[in-house]
Amino acid sequence: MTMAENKASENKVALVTGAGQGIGRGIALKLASDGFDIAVVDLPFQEEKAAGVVSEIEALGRKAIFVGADVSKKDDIVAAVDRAAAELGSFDVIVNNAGIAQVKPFEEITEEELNKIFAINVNSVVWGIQAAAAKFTELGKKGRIISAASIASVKGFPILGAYSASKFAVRGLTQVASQELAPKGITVNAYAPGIVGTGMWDEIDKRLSEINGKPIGQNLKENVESISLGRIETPEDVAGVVSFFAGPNAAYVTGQTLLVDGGMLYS
Ligand SMILES: NC(=O)C1=CN([C@@H]2O[C@H](COP(=O)(O)OP(=O)(O)OC[C@H]3O[C@@H](n4cnc5c(N)ncnc54)[C@H](O)[C@@H]3O)[C@@H](O)[C@H]2O)C=CC1
Ligand SMILES: CC(=O)C(C)=O
Repeated sequence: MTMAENKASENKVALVTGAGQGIGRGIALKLASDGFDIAVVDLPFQEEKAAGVVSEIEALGRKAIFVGADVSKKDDIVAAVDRAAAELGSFDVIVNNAGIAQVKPFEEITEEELNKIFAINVNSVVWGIQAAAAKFTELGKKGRIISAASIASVKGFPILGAYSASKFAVRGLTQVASQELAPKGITVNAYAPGIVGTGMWDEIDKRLSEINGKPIGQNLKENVESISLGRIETPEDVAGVVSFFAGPNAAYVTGQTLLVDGGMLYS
């Protein structure tokens, strides 16, 4: 094979955390349709769902593997990045998507809850950025780092206090890491969805009902009514923005958190 043929046959690899369901699944499928081979990362108990996502990616003609990992643990993320690069043959993009919500009046937030949400939503982003930057440097790549923020990274939402704080942190980490990694040609950005119809909002709606007594579905309905474009957001709406950040048209974009919320907040 000539050097030109070898270069043309180089594959691109993206690792997506929390890709067993919801927004992460949507991102994994979109990046696969963009031509990436995908490491589908999720908690071990999600293996069956993740295997379904792996099959969907393979049906798009790309390679995929499932990697069981807890993103709050640095060693798990480093091992996941190593496996993705070793088994899929490259490493170009990390999407730090996995996250949890907590619905709790401010005065009732416990130390244990605060530590848990920061470990999963914030520490994971630090570990993901560090692990990806190290792998890009090892491979001589100008990679892309993309993380999940939220409308709650721009405006604090009542009853989502710890969650809002964790997402403000993701926006801050994105700004700092983008400046430190820019000399290596690595870009760091974040996406900020609004109200996306996933398991996370089913849980938020249920918990809000318990707190304010509204019927199941009512809190979700009222939030969706505040969206200018008049419909709930889908994982595919979010995936389009991630595809942009991962693709050639975003080569000169870094340090940004892009609202993709159908018109809820305005920067
Ligand atoms: N659903 C929404 O309305 C919005 C979601 N987001 C953010 O988007 C991201 C994805 O959210 P959804 O898909 O809606 O949530 P989801 O709850 O449907 O899916 C989250 C996925 O992350 C995985 N996960 C959770 N903890 C993990 C851990 N410690 N290690 C590895 N994987 C873990 C879960 O197993 C699950 O597959 C989250 O960061 C969330 O905060 C942001 C704005 C709005
Ligand atoms: C889940 C989430 O980020 C919001 C603000 O609903």
